[in-house]
Amino acid sequence: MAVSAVGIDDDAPVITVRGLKNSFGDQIVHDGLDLDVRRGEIIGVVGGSGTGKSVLMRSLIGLQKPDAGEVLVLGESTVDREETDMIDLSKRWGVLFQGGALFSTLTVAENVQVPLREFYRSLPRALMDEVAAYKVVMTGLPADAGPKFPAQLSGGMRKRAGLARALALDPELLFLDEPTAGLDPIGAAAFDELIASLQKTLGLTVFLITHDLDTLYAICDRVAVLADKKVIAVGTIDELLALDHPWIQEYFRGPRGRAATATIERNQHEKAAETAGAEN
Ligand SMILES: Nc1ncnc2c1ncn2[C@@H]1O[C@H](COP(=O)(O)OP(=O)(O)OP(=O)(O)O)[C@@H](O)[C@H]1O
Repeated sequence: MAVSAVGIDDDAPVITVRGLKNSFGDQIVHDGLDLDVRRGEIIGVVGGSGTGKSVLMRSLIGLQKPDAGEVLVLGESTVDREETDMIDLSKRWGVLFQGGALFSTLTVAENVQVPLREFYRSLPRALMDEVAAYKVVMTGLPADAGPKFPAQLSGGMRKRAGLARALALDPELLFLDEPTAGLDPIGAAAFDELIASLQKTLGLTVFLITHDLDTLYAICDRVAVLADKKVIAVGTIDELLALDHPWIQEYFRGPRGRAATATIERNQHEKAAETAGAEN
């Protein structure tokens, strides 16, 4: 077990879930769900529609009160906590909800400043503007996107603006719910690259819900599979492919899985050819 200079256990999972149970009336969504997320990884969360991926994310960040179970995020429980008691903890994560959910009456810069205004009300205006401008550029938006309204942006730019807002407080942990949904394949690949590069430069841990096989192959270190009200498997794609579960086999080896593998292999060949060309 590694202990850092400040006495924090570097190997301790950033997220630990044990025995999570969630239900809505008679519908049991999770029952005995366990999961560990490691520091610095991008973990992809997959599962059929309605298997409870978003409910899991909401449970982790304290927005969904579970019927039972333990959830530790960054070493602290997020179960049964009052919102006011979670302020310091929730500043340490950023969230991009499904659909992005920007405020349509606020400019991009004002949207990015929402968390700053919420948690650091007394911050001088000039500093807020500076932070927003920095986050806008950091997510690959043109500098002149700041004064624009969401309706004036493309879908891909709106996602980037949502990401800029999620990064406003320099979080350690990023929760992304289907970030590439609705983007064309080129826009989705560019967004994947952005997440991967931000993860590296900022040392983020990323919890990423997706249906996008290309995203899983391109940027996820491990994948957690939700089915039967639990995480039925977690591992690298190769490790998952070795399992005999019908949903996993169909998902990764079905037509879309094969197409994703073919795209990745094609990209790898193209990159290798480019590198060889540059060396000659
Ligand atoms: N607030 C709620 N009230 C009642 N039922 C809910 C609520 N939130 C989620 N559910 C139900 O819980 C189940 C899991 O929902 P969830 O949104 O987590 O699924 P998901 O795996 O993210 O699906 P998708 O891939 O389609 O986004 C669904 O059947 C959904 O209808």
